[in-house]
Amino acid sequence: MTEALLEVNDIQKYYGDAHVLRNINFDIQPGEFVALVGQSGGGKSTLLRLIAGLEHATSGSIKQDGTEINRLNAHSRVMFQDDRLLPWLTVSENLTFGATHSKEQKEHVAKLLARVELTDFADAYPNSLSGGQRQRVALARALMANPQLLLLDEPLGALDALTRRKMQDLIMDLWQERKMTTILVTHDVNEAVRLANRIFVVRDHQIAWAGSNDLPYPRTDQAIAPLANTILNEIITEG
Ligand SMILES: Nc1ncnc2c1ncn2[C@@H]1O[C@H](COP(=O)(O)OP(=O)(O)OP(=O)(O)O)[C@@H](O)[C@H]1O
Repeated sequence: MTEALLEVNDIQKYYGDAHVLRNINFDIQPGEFVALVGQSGGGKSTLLRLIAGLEHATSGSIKQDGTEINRLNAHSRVMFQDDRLLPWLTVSENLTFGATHSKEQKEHVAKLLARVELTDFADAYPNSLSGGQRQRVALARALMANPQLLLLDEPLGALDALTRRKMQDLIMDLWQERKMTTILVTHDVNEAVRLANRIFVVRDHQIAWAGSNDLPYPRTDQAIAPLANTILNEIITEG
């Protein structure tokens, strides 16, 4: 049994009187791809923000590689639904937040942009790109530091169906190449089942259901349907 990369112990989170995360406990092993699904407002994004160190739990602990996360988690990167690119920087400058490039860094940027098929847009500004292209820049930026943990907060939510599908394939290919531990928050149960090897349903602010997903990759619509159906039923189950 390998050491867990992430250990989430007895997390409680309140906003004022609202108890938005209750008794959250789980471990994630290195290289896993975990998806969090559930109804809107259940607390999924809050949990991701706690893991990223962007907020603090009311009680409980989150450890990565044995170290408690009590400030911005430097070993993780987050990608959000909105790309959060800086409009005054070019695509390649966005990958380094405008910092001066060393030769190695320039090569690293070029390699990543090639990997997300944006070499021709390296010197373009974000406002000249499509939504899908912008999200590919955001993904490349998230991968720049080779994070141990990639946190994806509904990153494909604003994309059309075809672009979304292509992005899912890209994320899957990158995960298989790089083996970075990944946590995806998504409303799309099919997306969760297509990508993840473990799935948590967050309901009533708790993890109401957890299951592993050993379907072989790549996963067809037909192959994912039974598990997606089970999970959908878990999401809509009352209390
Ligand atoms: N900064 C905040 N201050 C107060 N309440 C908040 C804050 N952030 C989130 N909440 C509340 O906490 C609850 C959980 O929100 P969260 O965004 O984590 O849910 P979610 O499951 O990710 O929902 P969605 O799927 O719609 O993104 C919601 O009721 C939300 O209104």
